[in-house]
Amino acid sequence: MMILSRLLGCQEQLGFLHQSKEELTDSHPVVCNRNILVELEEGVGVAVMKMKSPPVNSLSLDFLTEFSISLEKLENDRGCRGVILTSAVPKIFSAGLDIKEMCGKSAEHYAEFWRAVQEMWLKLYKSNMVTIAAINGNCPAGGCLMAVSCDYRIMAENPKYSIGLNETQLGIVAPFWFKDTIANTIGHRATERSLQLGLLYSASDALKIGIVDELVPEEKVLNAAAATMSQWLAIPDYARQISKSMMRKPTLDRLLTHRESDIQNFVSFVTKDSIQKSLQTYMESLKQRKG
Ligand SMILES: CCC/C=C/C(=O)SCCNC(=O)CCNC(=O)[C@H](O)C(C)(C)COP(=O)([O-])OP(=O)([O-])OC[C@H]1O[C@@H](n2cnc3c(N)ncnc32)[C@H](O)[C@@H]1OP(=O)([O-])[O-]
Repeated sequence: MMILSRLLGCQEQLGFLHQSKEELTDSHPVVCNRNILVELEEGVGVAVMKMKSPPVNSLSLDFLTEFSISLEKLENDRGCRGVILTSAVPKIFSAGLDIKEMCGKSAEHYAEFWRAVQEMWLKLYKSNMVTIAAINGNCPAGGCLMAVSCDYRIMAENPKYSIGLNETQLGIVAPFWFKDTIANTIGHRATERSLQLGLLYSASDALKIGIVDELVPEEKVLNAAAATMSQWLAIPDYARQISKSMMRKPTLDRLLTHRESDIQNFVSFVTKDSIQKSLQTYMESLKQRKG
């Protein structure tokens, strides 16, 4: 897995950089941005996107914007047919939406942030490329949304890692398109229970319920993702893409039709005093748990 060792090396060398830098080599163009490393293995047509925004890869406005731009670049690159999404931060895939973006800011900021969350999901869910999540750490809330928006999920077999849409535990509500995405993955009944209780599933329970498709030892997650990718890429692109679109278009169209009202809903919800209080209390509880 040359692609993986090169990414690790690139991360060590360039982790301190605060500005985008492109390193072009003969066969493996590497783009090391502020929050995401992207390496495209041209001969194979597969890119690895590694989230690298410590401490927890939370989805800030900055992160989401970079994510959408990076994915769009790959989408428009005829040499790229598949993307493996994973994390460069130990023990964390992504902690979900950055709660700081939802606390103490203006209504305009919330609207801009929510549009960026929508954009990330639209780009990932409708991607024509094969998308595989290599889940090598904790994966709550928005992190879980990213994973279930991919075509296939491989999770590290580590009892300490969990995945799920835990929004209600924060006193907030996952919007209809989060609900649709997970329901398309695990079915209506499991989603109903999962969302109401804000359940976070251990890796083994996640496999049982179908949030993830496969568990492998932690050190094998990326190799397993690469192996699965080659199976999916053996299918002719056109037939696979039309099949994917047939399954996902109604879900995508629902948000596209209601995009502005969904933003308004989010803004009026998140600006409520009671919701601001819940989010602040939750942030404090995270800090206390740490101490
Ligand atoms: C309606 C909208 C739908 C919402 C969708 C969402 O995604 S809502 C999101 C729902 N997401 C969740 O409920 C997940 C909440 N997070 C967790 O459960 C844990 O952080 C963990 C299990 C991901 C990692 O555990 P660990 O022991 O390895 O790490 P740690 O816990 O020590 O944290 C390190 C630092 O990161 C900070 N920070 C953490 N998360 C967030 C965040 N999302 N944002 C911002 N900051 C966050 C944390 O405060 C701490 O900061 P400090 O004190 O250094 O300044």
